[in-house]
Amino acid sequence: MTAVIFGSTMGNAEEAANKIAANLGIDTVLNIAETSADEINGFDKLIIGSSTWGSGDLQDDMDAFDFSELNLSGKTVALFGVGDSSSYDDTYCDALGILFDKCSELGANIVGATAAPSFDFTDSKASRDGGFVGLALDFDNYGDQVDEQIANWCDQIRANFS
Ligand SMILES: Cc1cc2nc3c(=O)[nH]c(=O)nc-3n(C[C@H](O)[C@H](O)[C@H](O)COP(=O)(O)O)c2cc1C
Repeated sequence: MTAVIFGSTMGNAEEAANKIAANLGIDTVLNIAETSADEINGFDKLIIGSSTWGSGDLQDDMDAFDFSELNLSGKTVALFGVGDSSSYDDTYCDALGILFDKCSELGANIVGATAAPSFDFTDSKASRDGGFVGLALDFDNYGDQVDEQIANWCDQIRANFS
């Protein structure tokens, strides 16, 4: 059983979560603000996403969640992030990198790495070894690319979540 879990303040990461779930045929989409660790631990595969707020921080609800209560050992996890590569070019989608570090520490098998987005940004915690640790979206400046990015990423990870 797979769930898509999101942290979202203005609705963009929530929209992405719903589109990813629809594309992959996943029935369960959970707002981290209303979800317990026990509930999440009932799923064996997870897709987790967060927007970035403050100066390179996790979205507030995702930030408040106690990841140490999650059992992610050996579980397949894919990650997505939402940010603004123009106004926050040196912390673009940092939340995606923070999620990666938290899930890695808990032993997750993280899939869904991507090439770095073509957006004009300076730095990101999600950037590793020339690529990105998951799907990075920018509704604010490149909203017209979101649907295609999601479709391509879902094609990439589909076999991991079937
Ligand atoms: C006060 C504020 C701080 C932000 N900080 C960052 C940031 O550090 N890095 C980034 O990529 N985006 C940043 N953003 C942009 C949001 O992540 C972006 O607007 C996103 O689409 C919001 O998604 P949500 O509606 O799911 O919360 C910030 C936006 C605001 C208003």
